[in-house]
Amino acid sequence: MGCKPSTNDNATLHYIISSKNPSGALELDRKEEKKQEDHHNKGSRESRKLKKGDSQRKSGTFSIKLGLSHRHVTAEQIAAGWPAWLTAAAPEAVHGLVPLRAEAFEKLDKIGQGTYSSVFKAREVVTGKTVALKKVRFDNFQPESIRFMAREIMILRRLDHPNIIKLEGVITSRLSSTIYLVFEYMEHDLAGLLTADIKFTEPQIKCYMKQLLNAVEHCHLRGIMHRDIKTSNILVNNKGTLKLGDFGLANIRSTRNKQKLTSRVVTLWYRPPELLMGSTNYNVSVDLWSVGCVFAELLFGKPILKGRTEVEQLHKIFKLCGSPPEGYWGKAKLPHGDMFKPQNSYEGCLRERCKEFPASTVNLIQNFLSIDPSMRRTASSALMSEYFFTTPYACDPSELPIYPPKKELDAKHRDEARRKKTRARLRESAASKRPRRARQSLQEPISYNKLATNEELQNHTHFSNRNTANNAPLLKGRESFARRNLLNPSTDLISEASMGMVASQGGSIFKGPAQVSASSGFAWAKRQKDDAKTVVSSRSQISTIDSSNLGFVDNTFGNLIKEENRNRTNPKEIDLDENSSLSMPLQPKQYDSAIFFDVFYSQDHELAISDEEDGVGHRKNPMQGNIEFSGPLLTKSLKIDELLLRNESNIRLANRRSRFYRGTQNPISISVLTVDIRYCLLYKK
Ligand SMILES: Nc1ncnc2c1ncn2[C@@H]1O[C@H](COP(=O)(O)OP(=O)(O)OP(=O)(O)O)[C@@H](O)[C@H]1O
Repeated sequence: MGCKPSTNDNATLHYIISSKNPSGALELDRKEEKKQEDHHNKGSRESRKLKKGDSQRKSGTFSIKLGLSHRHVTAEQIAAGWPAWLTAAAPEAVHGLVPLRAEAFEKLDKIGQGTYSSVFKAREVVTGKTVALKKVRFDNFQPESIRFMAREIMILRRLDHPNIIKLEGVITSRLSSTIYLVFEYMEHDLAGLLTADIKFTEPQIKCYMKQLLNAVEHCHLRGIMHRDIKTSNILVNNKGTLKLGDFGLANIRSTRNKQKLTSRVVTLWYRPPELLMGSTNYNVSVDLWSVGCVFAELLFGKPILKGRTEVEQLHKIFKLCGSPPEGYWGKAKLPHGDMFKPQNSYEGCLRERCKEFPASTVNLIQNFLSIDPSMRRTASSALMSEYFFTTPYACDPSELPIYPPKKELDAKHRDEARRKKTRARLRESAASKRPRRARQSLQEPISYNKLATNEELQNHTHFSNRNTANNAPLLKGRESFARRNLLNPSTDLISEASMGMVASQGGSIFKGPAQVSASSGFAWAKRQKDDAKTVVSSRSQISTIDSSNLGFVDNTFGNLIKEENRNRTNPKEIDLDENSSLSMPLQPKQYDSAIFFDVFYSQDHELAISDEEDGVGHRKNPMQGNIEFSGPLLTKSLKIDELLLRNESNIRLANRRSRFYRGTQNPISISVLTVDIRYCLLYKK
């Protein structure tokens, strides 16, 4: 996906220059004004008068030029097939690209379920190449939500490294409210492999760590913090190549950009202590903490810090890594530092827990898991550490075994299958009038080991981790809120229809017109002609605008309406109905959507993108007003934090309530309820 000027038109070129500059058109505008001001100050009164007029003329011309350029860019992007809501809110994200067409892909299975995205395996029809399609959820009526989503695209486009997942294109169309990100397909993720009870050897772990650190180094050298490094976001293919994925929470941090950042990022188990204590001026070292957690997980075969709440997470961290020395608290100035400062200091037991590993391994892991972020190595320096230069050395990726398909989603499916089985058994036992047995089953925490199928047992698959990790979706959901904080639950309905895809009913492919939500505003699209066969244009796979495919752009413009109305009867088309795929009942999502909906509407005004606050790292989009792309996307971070905090406590409350209701039958659950209180008492000043 290159970013080439599509025309030599002055106005457009001007825009391209602006868009390449992180501070954008506004900066050019300012430079121009500054130059004029300098001239102005130097000259005589008379000449100043002249120059003033001159300058007015110039700036007049300039703004006309700008207006034209943006209209031109918008028109060009719409002609290329991008929806208006996207070009209006985040033109930079897709600048120089042509959207891919949904018809060019045949959807196969659902392979991943993030809290705010679904990932599908698909085949590119013309080439037969297998790809992964990530359907990102966002609200296309909310510019902030669109920009949040667009940031992932922008960041992915800035990255180009063999150990970072490659964005191969974006599927959407002019009338669509959906976005699919097209990625190269990766057979595994580390979370899936670890739950499949695969025990990695030392050279294999070194090989993975090397690749991971290479990826992190590449991001950090470009000022990009990933902010969600965890095993399920680390993908591995059958060639043994590891690729860091999921840049949905990533952000750009430069030395110039000192904007406050949200601390509500990184999935809880991988979240560094400074974020747990509310830091808003952290840096790339947050990723190195997460790398340390992943490193430990590879060594131990399971997550090392599995807290259920932030407080518990921090307590586990202090117990494992030791509490920081007295001087740290004053120096770190963490917003919630006082609240979390333990009364008694902890020695830490990391060395003890890692005693079976070589010293170079323990030294590196201990360094990553430094409470003080300034003590953590950089990715580059970690790659130079003793760990990689002592035997046994890292194996070559090609020497890594080819694993049977195992994804984190598989483990979730297995859990769900087991839950269904338990329910069926309960029903059976109730039917056979054995109420005591049924009650007993209800009271028992579900034992996944007990319920493992023969096949699973034969595969030596154990689920003890996943059992506890069932909390993860909730935590993940909560943490991922920072990314998809403007989720509108209705988006899905609209999007699937307005993509004009085949809807599925009861598993069979529905060949009739795609349903369009009235709220989509595209009611005319309800009627889709039943004539044209879907023609898969090989040009549609070209994602970059260049002189060779400008014709396609023109063609697209001319045929947009025709194409949008075309009947989607081609069996090779993507079936967007998620019900037809394996569904993932994520209990926490129920809380999430209600709360998000609430937050979504309540924050409408609060989240307005602010004016430049520190004069760096922001830019004004003359079309949109103030947009910030190079810093945190939502600049009123404090207000966002309030919302996130409220959201988190709502989730926690809902979670507690559900535990409480379960706990009325189960004394064990009641004791779980007290966990927060106990930790709060523990940390009481
Ligand atoms: N390129 C890919 N190839 C194969 N599988 C993938 C690919 N990208 C993602 N997946 C699978 O989909 C899952 C979810 O993807 P991803 O992490 O990008 O979504 P998300 O919504 O951001 O998730 P989360 O809520 O965990 O942050 C991954 O754990 C992985 O198993």
